[in-house]
Amino acid sequence: MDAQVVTPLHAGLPEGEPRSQNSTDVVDGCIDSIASALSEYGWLTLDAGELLGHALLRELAHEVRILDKTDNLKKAGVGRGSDHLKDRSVRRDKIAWLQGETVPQQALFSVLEELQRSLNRRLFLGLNRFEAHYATFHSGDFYRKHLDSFRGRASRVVSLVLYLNDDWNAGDGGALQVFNRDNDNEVCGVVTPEMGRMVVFLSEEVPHEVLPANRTRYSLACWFRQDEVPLPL
Ligand SMILES: O=C(O)CCC(=O)C(=O)O
Ligand SMILES: [Fe+2]
Repeated sequence: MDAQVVTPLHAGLPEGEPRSQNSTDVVDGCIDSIASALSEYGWLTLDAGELLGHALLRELAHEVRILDKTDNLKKAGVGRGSDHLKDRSVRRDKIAWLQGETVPQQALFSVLEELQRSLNRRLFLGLNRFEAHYATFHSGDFYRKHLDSFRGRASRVVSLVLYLNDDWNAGDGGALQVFNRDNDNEVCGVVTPEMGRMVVFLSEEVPHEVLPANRTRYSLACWFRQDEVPLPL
């Protein structure tokens, strides 16, 4: 079933409200909708404009463009540690991990921390850290159907992707296809990587795929994790 029908996230957020000084208030306004869509469908999409503020979205979009233009994004791999392979037939994006060292990244991290706390309160997920990277898909790049985590093996629990592209048209490709968690042949959502659009899903359960982009596609992905012993990135 299409989770988009149950994501009236604006309902809890006053129209046009700027980002609050207190990230608790903003997250409080939408956590009910996020938690219920995650438990019912395993995924949802929302407009992060109010959650993050339009100024912060612009700053993050600016950062990833600079990293791209200065060649500071590196080819992404598949798997971690000894499994880490740069398999170009599976994924072709380039990434740069966020270290939380810039003002926009710190502002983002404070919202993500609050989201992590709220997800723990609502869904008892035991999330204890998150990691985030910028990604660039250049024209022709894709990421084949995959899960972000495998049960009992890795510790990514909730995935979040934020898109940072102005004026994205259907002809630009690069949509995220989301598959039904109970039937991975059934597409249950198509998300256009438009500025401020955000998608959140259960990392172990929801298969997804980035279709080939026809122009450069910028995004930021974050994984909320549950690690018994925190591991280095
Ligand atoms: O950029 C997207 O839409 C999804 C990226 C993704 O699936 C990943 O990085 O694991
Ligand atoms: Fe993924």
